[in-house]
Amino acid sequence: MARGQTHRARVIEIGALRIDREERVLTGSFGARLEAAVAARGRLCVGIDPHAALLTAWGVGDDVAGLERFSATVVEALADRVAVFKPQSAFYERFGTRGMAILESTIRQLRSAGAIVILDVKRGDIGSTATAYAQAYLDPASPMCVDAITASPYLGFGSLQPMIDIAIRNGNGLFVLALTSNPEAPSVQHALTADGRTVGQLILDEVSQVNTGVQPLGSVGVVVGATIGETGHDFSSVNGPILAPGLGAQGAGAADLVTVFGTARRAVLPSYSREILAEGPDTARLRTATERALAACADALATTS
Ligand SMILES: O=c1ccn([C@@H]2O[C@H](COP(=O)(O)O)[C@@H](O)[C@H]2O)c(=O)[nH]1
Repeated sequence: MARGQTHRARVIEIGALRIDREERVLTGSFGARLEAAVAARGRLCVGIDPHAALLTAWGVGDDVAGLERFSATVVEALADRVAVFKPQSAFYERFGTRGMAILESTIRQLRSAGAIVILDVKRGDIGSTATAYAQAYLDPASPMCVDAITASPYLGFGSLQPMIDIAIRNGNGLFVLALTSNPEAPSVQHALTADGRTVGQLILDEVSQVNTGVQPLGSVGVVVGATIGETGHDFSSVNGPILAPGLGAQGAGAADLVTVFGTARRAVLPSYSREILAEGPDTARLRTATERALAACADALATTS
């Protein structure tokens, strides 16, 4: 220790949570870390979707330099004040290895600023390949490690088991697509299974089983679009986070969170991408749009009816 430097513990433990002061990264289960992050910064996820049209509208250019400038601006404006970010991998993959290098660096900067990062990659495959995806995104040994990824259960919920195991072992999480926000989704997700449940309900129930009894919140979440309206699905036993995209650009508003999720809405993590990003590159406007979204969702989620 340098002369005059006061000693303080690098790692603080609060119940199940470990906070590394130097890395400014919370450790503990994903469910517990997510709860702590939204308690500290508010219940909001900002999606980072560098669409070609946004890069052009921001005046940074639809190229690698523009992608880098766009990502750096979002980090500068919001990384230390928003609880959760959801970079959309597709928009970085578009630029090949140079795009992926920017994604990797953006993830690192967001996490160093104390934010939780959910990478939207919608992975799913046979078990042995699912293991490799989990090693790529959910194992701290990987350069692309995030706090959670989105996953598709279309190869059968059981095919996700390696991802669930590796996520939980490393204090990370998984968001399983259940009832997505796109208009084409009901043809598959509302189809009935042999026991009369919809495919979407089956996924919700499988996730409930994984999270049974976990406190304060399970580490396996679901993705349910804020656009889906009142469908009669039962979200009450999920006991994990419910990621709700579809707000803003896709037409859903904060009030829809009440219609769609009913009394389960306290576990909902509202997610906006284009609605907020369209305010850039001005840092103050990005912050104002984020505060507006946060306040609208907080009001809706707090209603008692
Ligand atoms: O059901 C789903 C699942 C994922 N998404 C993703 O979220 C964002 C939404 O962006 P907006 O600009 O807020 O519409 C995008 O990355 C989607 O791929 C979703 O929309 N719906």
